Amino acid sequence: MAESKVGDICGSSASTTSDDHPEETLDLKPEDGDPESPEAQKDQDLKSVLVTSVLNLEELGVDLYRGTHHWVPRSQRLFGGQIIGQALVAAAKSVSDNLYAHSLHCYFVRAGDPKVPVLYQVDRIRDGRSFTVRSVRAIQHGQPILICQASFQMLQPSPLQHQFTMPVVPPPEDLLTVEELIRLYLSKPDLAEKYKLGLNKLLANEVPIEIKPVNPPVFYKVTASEPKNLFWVRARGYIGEGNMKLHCCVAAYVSDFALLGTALLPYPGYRAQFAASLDHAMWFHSTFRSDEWMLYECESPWAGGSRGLVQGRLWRRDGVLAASCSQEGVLRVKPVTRPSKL
Ligand SMILES: CC(=O)SCCNC(=O)CCNC(=O)[C@H](O)C(C)(C)COP(=O)(O)OP(=O)(O)OC[C@H]1O[C@@H](n2cnc3c(N)ncnc32)[C@H](O)[C@@H]1OP(=O)(O)O
Repeated sequence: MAESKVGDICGSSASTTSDDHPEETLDLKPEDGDPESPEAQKDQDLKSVLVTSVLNLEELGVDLYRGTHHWVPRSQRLFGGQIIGQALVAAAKSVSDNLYAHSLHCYFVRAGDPKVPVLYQVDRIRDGRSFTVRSVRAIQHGQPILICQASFQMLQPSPLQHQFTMPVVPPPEDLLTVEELIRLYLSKPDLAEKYKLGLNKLLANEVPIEIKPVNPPVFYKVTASEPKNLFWVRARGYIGEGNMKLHCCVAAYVSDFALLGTALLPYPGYRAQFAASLDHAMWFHSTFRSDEWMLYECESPWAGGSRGLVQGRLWRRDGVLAASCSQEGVLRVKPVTRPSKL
């Protein structure tokens, strides 16, 4: 879980263009043609940092890769979404082009250390007729920090097809990004210095995701709300058509952002003293573009025993359910002490 306050700001509250059979390459290099041409350079400049850096693993040997870090939460633990996204990239590298990621299940077993890279060791568990399964260990200091199983399937259409209905919310064009909301808050003439400091720290975050909360909170007015949360999300920069495995990796990165914080919404009288994702499961239902706005619907059906369960659904703008996820996290809280009025 990302512990940044962005989660608090978001807290309160496909592919429409990709065809149904995107070519299945995981080519993370610039498009073909002259890499020095102005178009290729422009494309490279626009390319999302998620593609050029975060999800661009270095191959060290057969089924062994190394990933670098981009954005690290204030907790100085590696962002879980980055480790999941990189693990899925590593798993996908040994899977043929006609197979699509349809699910992954992960445990976060140790905190990630932002001072050293992460190694990804892939185990080719099975290559079946329709399904292929990979197991990935993300390793630092010789110990696993994440264990992940991912499954890929060839396209197999079926007459059995249903989904929930996408929530009705304002379109992203009618909403403000987190950065715009922060600037709005900072423009308040009577804003206390301590809030200015925190908000400017947030603005300095180089989170490679754009977020538009559907129900942004009244600034620092902490009121209890249902453990439900809606926001529009998309990767910053351009990723382009096809590359469906890559879009799944970006969606895996996005899906862990501000998710666990949903479980804290009914308890404004408490703040997280220690919060971290324990596991993360994800299912991919349809093609989508992670560099286009998608609605992220989050809810927490249960919390207890210093843990919280949260679930998320990523919707394409045309109402198609693109992906679902579930996560349990540790939530150790302490009461929020407010200055006495006396
Ligand atoms: C930033 C993100 O995106 S989080 C996503 C990634 N997820 C993670 O990083 C979690 C990785 N997993 C882990 O770190 C481990 O498996 C844990 C922490 C979940 C469990 O490991 P355990 O050895 O059982 O830890 P334990 O529960 O005893 O204590 C762990 C932490 O909780 C803290 N803690 C323990 N009890 C309490 C308490 N009552 N109140 C507050 N903090 C507490 C400890 O100080 C310790 O913090 P530290 O690791 O920063 O020193």
